[in-house]
Amino acid sequence: MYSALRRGPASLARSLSSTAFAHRALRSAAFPSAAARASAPRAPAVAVAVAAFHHSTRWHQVAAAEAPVDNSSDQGGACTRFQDLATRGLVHPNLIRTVTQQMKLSDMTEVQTRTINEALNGSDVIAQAKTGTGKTLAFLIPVIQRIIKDDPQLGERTRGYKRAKANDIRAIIISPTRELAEQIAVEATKVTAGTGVIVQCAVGGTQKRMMLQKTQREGCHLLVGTPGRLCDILSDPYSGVAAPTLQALVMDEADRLLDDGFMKEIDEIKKFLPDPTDVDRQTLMFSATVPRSVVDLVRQTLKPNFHYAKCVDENEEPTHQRVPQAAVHLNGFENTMPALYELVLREHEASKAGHKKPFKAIIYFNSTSEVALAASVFYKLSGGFKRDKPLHGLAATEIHAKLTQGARTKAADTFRFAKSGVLFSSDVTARGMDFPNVTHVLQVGLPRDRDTYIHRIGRTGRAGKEGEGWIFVTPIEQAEMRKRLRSLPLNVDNSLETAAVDMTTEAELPANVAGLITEVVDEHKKMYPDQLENAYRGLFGAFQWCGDKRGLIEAAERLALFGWGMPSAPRPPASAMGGGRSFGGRSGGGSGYGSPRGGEFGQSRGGFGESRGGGGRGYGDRGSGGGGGGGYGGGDRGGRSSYGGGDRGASRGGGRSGGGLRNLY
Ligand SMILES: Nc1ncnc2c1ncn2[C@@H]1O[C@H](COP(=O)(O)OP(=O)(O)OP(=O)(O)O)[C@@H](O)[C@H]1O
Repeated sequence: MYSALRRGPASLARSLSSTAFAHRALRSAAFPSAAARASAPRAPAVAVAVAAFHHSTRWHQVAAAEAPVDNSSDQGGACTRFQDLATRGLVHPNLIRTVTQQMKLSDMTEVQTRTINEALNGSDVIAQAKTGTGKTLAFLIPVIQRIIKDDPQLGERTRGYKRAKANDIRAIIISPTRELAEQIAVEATKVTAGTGVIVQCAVGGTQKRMMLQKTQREGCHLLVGTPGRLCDILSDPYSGVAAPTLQALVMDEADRLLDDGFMKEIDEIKKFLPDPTDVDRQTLMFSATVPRSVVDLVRQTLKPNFHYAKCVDENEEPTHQRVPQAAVHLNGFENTMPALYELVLREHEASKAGHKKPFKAIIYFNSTSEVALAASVFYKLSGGFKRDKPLHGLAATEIHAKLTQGARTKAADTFRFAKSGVLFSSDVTARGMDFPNVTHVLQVGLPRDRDTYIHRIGRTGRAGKEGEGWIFVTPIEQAEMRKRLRSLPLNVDNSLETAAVDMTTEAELPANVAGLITEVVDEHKKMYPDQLENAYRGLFGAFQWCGDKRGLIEAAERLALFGWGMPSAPRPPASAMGGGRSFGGRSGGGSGYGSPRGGEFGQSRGGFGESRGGGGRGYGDRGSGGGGGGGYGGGDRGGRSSYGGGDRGASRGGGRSGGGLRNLY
């Protein structure tokens, strides 16, 4: 009969090999190549006797008072292949059969080796390992095994043997985002397919009633969810969902769950769980980024001998070496979309020509409204339903918190299953999402912190694959970038010609560069004014850190005028102006544009400048320039090889006059 913890002499004999080999194996790449796997000696390569292993790697309370120690390198006796877990009777064979035969995984990654063995022994675990190294399976296997160990009949897929109950949940996995919770629930359902363990998912934005009905009907052993919805369900006395004998609690992206945003909800959830002194509970915490402060925080709540598996060396880069990272210095915000377009076109063409893998990119912005605007513009740039643009066939999808949950899930699934495409995203997908074969991660503007950068980049180069990271920053962000992203392996890239163009002045440009810029600006002109205004405000929201408010407003105005072709820049939010009066006397005329370079702009652009009415006025004098702001697109702007000089106005008709922004679009 199957016995969860039996370790026969055979397994012990297998475990008596050289420690040195085990260490080498674990230090090698997280995902060994197929060739390396084939040629490597087999996993018996584990050292020290099993009993010694479990004692040697503990982080005792005494040590906990000191600096965190990477105590997990001693892997004597640890299994390094999934099959060994079943062979040694540590994990139910049905679980392992799914992993090895359905999911086709054989060797464990470093973080899996360094956590599964410990967690199966009942220890609390906190683990840090780079993105895309298989942390999900590292907590799913021990948690599911713990459920099965408690009720061995759940190891068999005998439906109806014992209906799971909604009010006796055995394990809970908490994730900071809905998409990640859904993804974990899908993975858990896949892994438990050969067993009787029932998985349910509880995320906000979906119908609570339907979820509860399903849970009542099918029961639940393992509940995956987001903090808010879990809190809601567990605190609701009428939900019928409870976990009085909870045995395991997992926090994926633990550092995020323990920051201010979620802390209250997590504490609230714990109130509805049994006291760990009454019911023995295992806690597992995983993330690619685990700051020291988090370890300090959780050591109070974890069992004293918790196991800390730090799979990222202090001196090592936190991102994968196989993911080169480029920084593009933009001339201004207005260069962002042309540069993105140029890069996407270049990479898409290269993959169409067979020089590169199918282009599949995520583009991160710092506000939802910027995501929405960029996605709409790209949709137009790819020709929409027409088939006449070079980007045709490259699906553009958007995902952010302002969409309904149904739309978010659909977007995530569309992108997941797409061979190529672009996902315009806010940080809802930055952590944990496992979209296969993402070749590029592009970040527009500085992420809010270094960890966010690391998690975003981690959407590519997963499971041993190659990828590329790009970040696009304007001059106003460069000093901050050096601080915020210090010591990350970023290399300046000057290959994008549209990035460096001064779009505020007339210039002779190569035809292709002028063409790209013109196309992008023209597509922005077709956007609804609300969309542009929202994106404009969103931009300021992401720059709370910026001390140079005047510089920021000037840069944003250039974006509105020269990047989006607006006749006048929208009003910045009050917060951007230090909460005070409008900056530069905007109140007077409403929509006169009053660019910081107004005079120059008005004269050099001829009809375009004149038609905007406000031209000719310097910065800070916008109020009086308002009345004439009506001639959007009216001018004849010259040939295509000179940006801003072509016949770009023609499509919009000549110079609608008078009135403010809303009248113009
Ligand atoms: N042992 C393994 N060998 C090969 N591939 C694996 C292995 N374990 C997991 N994977 C695959 O690696 C990919 C990344 O796994 P997972 O999403 O768990 O990474 P992660 O470490 O949680 O990443 P993140 O830090 O972004 O959350 C998945 O597609 C998964 O199927």
